[in-house]
Amino acid sequence: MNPAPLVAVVGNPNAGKSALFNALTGARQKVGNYPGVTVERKGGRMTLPDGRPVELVDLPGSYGLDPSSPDEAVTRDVLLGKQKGERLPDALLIVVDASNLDNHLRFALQLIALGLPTVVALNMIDMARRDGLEIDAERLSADLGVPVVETVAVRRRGIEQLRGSLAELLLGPRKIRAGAAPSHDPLQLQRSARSIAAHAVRSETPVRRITHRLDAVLLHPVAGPLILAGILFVMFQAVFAWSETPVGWIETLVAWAGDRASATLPPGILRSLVVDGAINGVGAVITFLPQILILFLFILLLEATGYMVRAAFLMDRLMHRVGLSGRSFIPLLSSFACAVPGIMATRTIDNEKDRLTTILVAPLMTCSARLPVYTLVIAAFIPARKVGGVIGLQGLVLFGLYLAGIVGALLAAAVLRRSVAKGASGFFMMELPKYQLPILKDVALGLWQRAAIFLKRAGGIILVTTLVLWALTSFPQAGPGQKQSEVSIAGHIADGIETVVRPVGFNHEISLALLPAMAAREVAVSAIATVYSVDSKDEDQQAANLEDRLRGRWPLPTALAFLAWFVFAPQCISTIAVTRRETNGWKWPLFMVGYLFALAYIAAGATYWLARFAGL
Ligand SMILES: Nc1nc2c(ncn2[C@@H]2O[C@H](COP(=O)(O)OP(=O)(O)OP(=O)(O)O)[C@@H](O)[C@H]2O)c(=O)[nH]1
Ligand SMILES: [Mg+2]
Repeated sequence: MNPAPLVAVVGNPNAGKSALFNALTGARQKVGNYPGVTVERKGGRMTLPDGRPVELVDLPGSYGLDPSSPDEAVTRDVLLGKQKGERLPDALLIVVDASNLDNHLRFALQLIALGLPTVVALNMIDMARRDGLEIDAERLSADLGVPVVETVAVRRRGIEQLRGSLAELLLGPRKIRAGAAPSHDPLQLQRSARSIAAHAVRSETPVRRITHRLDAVLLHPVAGPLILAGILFVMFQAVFAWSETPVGWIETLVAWAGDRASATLPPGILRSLVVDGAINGVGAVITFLPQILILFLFILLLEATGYMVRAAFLMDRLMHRVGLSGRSFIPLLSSFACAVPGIMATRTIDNEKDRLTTILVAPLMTCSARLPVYTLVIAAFIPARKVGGVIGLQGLVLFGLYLAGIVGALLAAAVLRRSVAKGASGFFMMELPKYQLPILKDVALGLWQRAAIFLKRAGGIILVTTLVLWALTSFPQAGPGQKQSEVSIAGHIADGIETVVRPVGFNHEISLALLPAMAAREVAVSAIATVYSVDSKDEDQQAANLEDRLRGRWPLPTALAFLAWFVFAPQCISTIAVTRRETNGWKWPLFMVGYLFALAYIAAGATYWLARFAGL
């Protein structure tokens, strides 16, 4: 005797599969385990209206056929007939949530394309009605090419119709339709799902309507990426344009604090410690608070409005070329502010290899701590001319540095994905939330938290390294005719570093700055400032600003090599620490530090020697 036909109940998480399974099978259930995995198998029996027995299996909820968890892998393997301990189903019962139709139809379309006899349960129709959503089940059925039955699983409504539908499906010999495989591209799939859902909806609430209208534009194949590029352009412009005034205030405040301390403290070591070490060192760094907050303001707003998930969707195809998915986009975008929250945000990537690769390339995104270094060197060495009469050369160089970071990250991801982090990449299957006006209180709270983290960093790690550096460069004191930066302890340490970095064009002062800059990149600026100020005894020269000083002492190839170094060098203890925490060990942070330093060395060397040969 043939075994009873097997029907798989399948759909997105929370569609109501189990509720429907219970309604269909009643008490006749058996719970077991799939062999070899810790995934539960829930099977049950039901009887068709004509008396034939049918076996039902309740599969784990899934967003698509590209699994991102062991549960989802079981679902896919059962559907492809590859799961140990399960035969290929004879028919599918796809459960979709009527009030979340467009999201759930994405998976449904993939499932229908498998070509098995299929019926769709349009579940939670009660919730949809409550939300003012009227769906035309017949139209939906015509578009999908399979029967659609309205159900309310928890009230057992539609159960009889469903049994009737299943009986029809399972009549006669099993016929497998050769279904056209739906596009593997999530954006394409999303569009088909959207248009089928929109066609099936008779009426909907204004919020849904607005969301659909906006998505028609924002997810449009041409307009979508252009709008995204425009938003990113405005964001980076704003980081510089809007920060000028508040940066001025902070500088005034720091100068005032320095003056007050100088006036109160007697001249000597203590005054030098407080003014040169603490106030100027930390002050140089907190001037960048406004830029960081502006960047975070944009990111928080994009997240709160629901746009960020769409941006990730749009980026998915591009990210796939380098072996990542759209999910990596949000962590990488946050890394423009700081790699630490960026790396923490990779927790939403459930594909392990995708996540690891994203963590390893996140430090290549130009974080805000690089800005002090970049702007200092650019202001000192790149003339403030216009290119083509409109675009500033300095801004262009800065843009080039950002671009170098992005291109470096994409190339590194492509290489890592083919070597140490080999494996299939996950597809982007996240539900698209509806658009919302951001709740200003939440945004303000988010900004406040970022500011607190940053200020804590400035008050902790940066204050400590600045003070240690001040001590190391101030002692022992130079005698007459000696240079402080050479006789001091720091000077001797720098000698060692210099032998390594001399071939890429770095001088003694840069070597000295590199070590404390391991704590945080922006420390490089205060370190160079400290080195030059402890060297100059002459008050006038001390008053000259850092840019003028660099211009006199560094050849242009050295300055350019220094910029190239900072595009790649992993000079940030916090990033290394958070990588250790997120990857549970030292293996990956050490790997990251190694490959990034190697890249930095090569980039600096290539830049230096090319510039020399070009006669700059
Ligand atoms: N109002 C209403 N609630 C429902 C309906 N069907 C299911 N629910 C509820 O929706 C929730 C999710 O239902 P489940 O049956 O657990 O969903 P599932 O698809 O099995 O979810 P996973 O196993 O997590 O993938 C439960 O709280 C159900 O009580 C329905 O037709 N109407
Ligand atoms: Mg369930």
